[in-house]
Order: sequence, then structure tokens, then C-alpha cells
Amino acid sequence: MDAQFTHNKVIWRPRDPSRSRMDCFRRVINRTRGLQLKDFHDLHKYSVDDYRFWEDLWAYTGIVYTVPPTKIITEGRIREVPEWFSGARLNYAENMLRSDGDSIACTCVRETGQIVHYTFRQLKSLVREMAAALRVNGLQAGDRVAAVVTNSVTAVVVAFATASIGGIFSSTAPDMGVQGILDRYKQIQPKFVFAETEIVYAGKTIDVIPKVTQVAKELLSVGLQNIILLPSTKTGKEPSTAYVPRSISLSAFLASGDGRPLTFEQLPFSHPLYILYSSGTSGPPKCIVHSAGGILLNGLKDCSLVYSMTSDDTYFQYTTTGWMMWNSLVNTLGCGTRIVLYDGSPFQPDVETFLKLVSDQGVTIFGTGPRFLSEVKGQGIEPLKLAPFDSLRCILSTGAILTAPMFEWTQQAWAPDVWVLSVSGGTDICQACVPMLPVHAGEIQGKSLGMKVEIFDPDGKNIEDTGEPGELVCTRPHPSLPICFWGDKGDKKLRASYFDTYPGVWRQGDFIVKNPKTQGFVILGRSDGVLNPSGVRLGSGEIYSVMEWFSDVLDDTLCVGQRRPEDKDERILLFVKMRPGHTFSEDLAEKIRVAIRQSLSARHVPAYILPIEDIPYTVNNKKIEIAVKQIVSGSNIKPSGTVANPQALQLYYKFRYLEKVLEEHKKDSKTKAKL
Ligand SMILES: CC(=O)CC(=O)O
Repeated sequence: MDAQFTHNKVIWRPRDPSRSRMDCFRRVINRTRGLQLKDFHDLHKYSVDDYRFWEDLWAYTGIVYTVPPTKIITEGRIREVPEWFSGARLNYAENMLRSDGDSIACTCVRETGQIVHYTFRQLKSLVREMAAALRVNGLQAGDRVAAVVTNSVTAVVVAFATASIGGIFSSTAPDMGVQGILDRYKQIQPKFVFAETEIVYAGKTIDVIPKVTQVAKELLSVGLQNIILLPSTKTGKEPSTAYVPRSISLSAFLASGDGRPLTFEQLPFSHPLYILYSSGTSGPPKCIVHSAGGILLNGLKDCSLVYSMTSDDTYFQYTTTGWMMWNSLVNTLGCGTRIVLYDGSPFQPDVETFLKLVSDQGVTIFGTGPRFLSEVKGQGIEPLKLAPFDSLRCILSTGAILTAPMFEWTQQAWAPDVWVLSVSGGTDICQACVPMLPVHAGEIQGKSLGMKVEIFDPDGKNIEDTGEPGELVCTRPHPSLPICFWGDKGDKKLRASYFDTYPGVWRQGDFIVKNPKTQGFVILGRSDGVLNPSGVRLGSGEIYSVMEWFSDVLDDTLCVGQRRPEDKDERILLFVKMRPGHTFSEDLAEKIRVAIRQSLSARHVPAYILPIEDIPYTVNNKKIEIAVKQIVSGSNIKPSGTVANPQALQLYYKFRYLEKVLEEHKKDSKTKAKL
């Protein structure tokens, strides 16, 4: 099972690890604890063997608090999710706004070209004004504040102002459909909703008022007090409040505040901060509640220790407010880092303009994903011919698997000393975890500090060092586990989602393999999308990595298992979407089969390779495999608001009658041959 590790090639190493913050932390622990941790591996072992690691991290990252904890870890409400740092009192927003100087906190960029900077002092002042208005209007600790907003300073201000009072913040991007928004917000019953009214995306001006009106009407029955309407992102024009029930403009809402000073409620470490949502492509999303302390401490671990972010850094993560990478981005303000908040399409007016922005803004850490990188490659763009990128030190890829060829291409396209890395963690733990170790093409570097990651087979046996793929599990708790699902009485759904397969052990839902030579990891796909022909478990990620070789003719691909009620076994279907100007042929299919057989194995070769016009994606740019697998296997799916292009799902229904489709194909090609 060595096929996925064809590279074993180091493409980047940390420069002088002894000078890194991570190593400084190791030395501090050695000094204060009287230990002799020699290197990262010793430090990692300590971090997962001894809960005092989290106390060390608390001290090292300088968490701001008013009451110290009495204990690191105690039994929680449910056995699998302990309570951390009981007795402590702190506030998330206070920790984010430690700096109130004149360095830039947020650079807000719209695809229209508008760029506005806000210093930490200005950000704090905006948060003060917003918090005063929220307090005057009755927001209390535990109340929910929801947003349907672009990636903008307003989103950050609302989130921090809510957190300063102890409210719980939840956001979606305005491109989410009405049903998607209601599926989320009807569950969490927000007191206030902040909403855009007019936005621009991919060059089009979009009137959001009709959507917002429907949302407000429906939320009235679940306790909505006010919907606060934001000015047009295009013109800055004040919105009309005539049509939307209980609406008030942002300026009027802010004017209702009483100018009181900003105060930070001192709350338990486990006080809820954010509600995020599982993808839920075919059913209502789960409302995942994250604690303020967990997000803060684990987030600071990554930005401070791993990325060594400081006020000299600029972090640009391409994301909307509907993805956990937004929460992760905002968290780096706690390191004094400048963040770039980009609103719009990265392809507007073109990729070149977007890339120049990354360079012009002096971005040091650029967060993106395989789809964007493939597009840059596919368009034949050479980034360094566009701009110098002289500040860039790190390209962070997430959201999907970055294949080995794409790792290498990215590295070569920018510079050999740029750290190209793939991170994973996701919505469930609201983290993008990674260690600081050498990078091998195609692999996640290793286990993040504090994460006791193992790989289990279906019987719960640890198979991590066998080179066999299995379930990614975490066998010790850590502070950024979700504290509950909103409205999940008795924590039944929470348990069923993460702790039922291996009782008491966190199952992340990823199918993963460890490279015994490098100790790096390759995520092969989501566990419920695992391909299982003749009982052999394979990941779609393996197939995608071979598909990279065909990127000149293939625009995109989707690989799923098919097993209809009448089938004895599962078979692999590979759907291929051709680039414009290229047509699918049996010859191409045969080349793909040969490539898969040679680089993976005969078992990986799809039973059918089929042309398709479109591949379904979530609004967060994740390929939708599970719903397609269900459709081709005979189930009917009602797409949720999370699906960005629901019409694409329709294209797959006919493949449950695969034999008929193939028969028609044959007839078609015979007719074409005769003609
Ligand atoms: C960090 C991540 O894991 C991001 C994601 O894929 O949702």
C-alpha cells in the first residue's frame, strides 16, 4: 500500500529550527518543568502525554485573563468532552484586541479594487461603538448574533463586539441560498442578524434585499429582535428598510448606542464563542458550538508557534465568512498580525490582478486551496513574471487535498524557500492544524502539537505504522473540541457524529494514511466517501492525484463508489469534466486507466470513466462526493443550501441506469461512425 508515496521528497525545510518560536517554547518547557525534550518529536510526545502542555501554552502565548484557572482539565458535561481550565475568567475579544496601536489590523479589499485599511486602534473603536449599541439593545451573554455578510471589517467588528459581551456569533456568506440560511439560523434563533443589502460578486451587482426579507420574515417566529441592514458594498448607499420586517440600518443601529466604554465580560474558558455548521449537503446542517478558550488557545498555538506570526506579518486567507478559515484568519489578530479581508471572486477581473494584489499588499502568508492553484497552473500563469512576491514566506493550502504534483508545481512557481503546506482540521475543531517540520510533496507534515492523532482500522486497532489507510482518530481530548451541537438534547447527535464508531474516541471522518518513511500524512478522502471495490478501501484523493497529469485536457474530476440495491459489489466511477475545446474519447479513458494502474494499482482502476458537464461543489469549494455516491447508488437527494451548483447534481441521476447510458453511448458512436 505504498502507491501514494511516490515522492518521499523533501521540498522545504524550516530554516534554522533552533531559532523558531516552536523551539524557544520547547526550551522554556525544559526550563520550567525540568525536562529534557530534545526536538519537535519529544515536544509533541509531551504535548499529548501531559495535559500541563496546555498550561505551558497558556503562559507562553500570554493569554489575557482576570481569574486564573484552578485546574487544567476536569470532567465535563459529557464524558468525551472534558472541561478545560475551570475557574478561569477571560474574554476572547479582549485577547484579540490586545494591541490598540497604529499598526494596521485589517486591510479590506473588494474585487472592485477598493482597499481600506483599519488600524488596531480604529478596529477597537469600531468594536466599542458596536458593543455599546448591542448592549443598549439588550444583547446578553449567551444570546446569538448571526450575520449574512461579506468578508469585511464589519464582520470582524460584529464578531468581536458580540464576544465582548459573551454573545455567540455565527456567520454565512451572502451567496448562501435562503433555505441554507434558514436551515442554520432557525436552529440557533438569533436575537440580531446583520445582513448585506447589495453586493458585488464576479462583476455582477446583486440585490440581497429579497433574500434578506424572506430570512427576516421566517426568523421573526424564533425570536429575531432586529435585522441590521448594511449599506451597499458597491456604492456605500444607505439601505431602504421599507421592505424588511424589524429592520434598521447599520448607521441607525450604531447611533442607538450610548457611547459607553468598551468592557469585556469575564467568562469561563468554555463559554461558547462561535457556531459553525457541518456541510450538510443533503440534510439540515449540524450547529457546531466552539468555546472561546478553545478557539483562542489552539489558534494561538498555530499562529504563534507554528507560523511565528507577529505584527510584521500579513496574512491573506481567501475565504468567505461562511467557512471556518474565516474564524481562523480573524484569530491571528491575537498575534498582532495584519489580516487581508477580501470580498469577491479571485477571478475578477482576472487571476493576474488577484495575484498582484497578494504581492502588492506584502502578504507573508497566503491561504488558498488546490482549486485556485490548479486554475493558476491551468491558465499557464507564471506568478513570478507578474509580481515579485518578495514578502511571501508561506502558501497554505486547504479545503481539499493538495496532490504531490501540485505541491511541486506551487513550490516551483513561487520560490524554493516558500513554505508550501497543506493543513487540515476543519469545521469540527475550527482549526487548521499543522506542525513545523520538513515538507514532503503531497503530504501533511505530521501531527500538530497537542493532537494525539492515530489511524484506526474498522476494529479500532491502531494501524498507523503499517502504511495501511484507515480512520483519522484523536485518542486524547484537546481544548478545541466542539462543546456541543446547538439544540442537541442529551448530546446524542454530537456523540453519533464523532464518538460512536470507536466509543469514547474522536473520529474526524477522514480516511488517511501515514507514510512510514517520512512520518507525513496523506488524506485520501472523507471516510464516508471511501471507495470500497471488492472490500478493499481506497480513497478518491489517490485517483485525483493521478488526474493532475491530465490537467491540460481535464478541467475537473469526481470519483465515487456505486453500489445499487441490485449490485453485489461496489465499483468505482470516475467522472471527468473536459476543458473547453477538448472532447472525451475512449483513447483518453484508456490513458487514464493505464496511468492509474501504473502509479496506484489495478484495484484503483475505475470500472467506468464517464464524461460529465459539471462537478457539484459546496459553497466552500469542496467537491460533493457523498451526495453523488448516493444518487448513482439509487437515492434521491434534496440538495441543501450548502450546494453551490445544485443543478450539477441532476446530471448524475441517469448513471444509476448506467447500462442504459452506456448502451446509448454505443449507439451514438455507431451512428457517428456511420455518418
Ligand atoms: C483547515 C481545514 O481543514 C479546512 C477545511 O477543509 O474545511
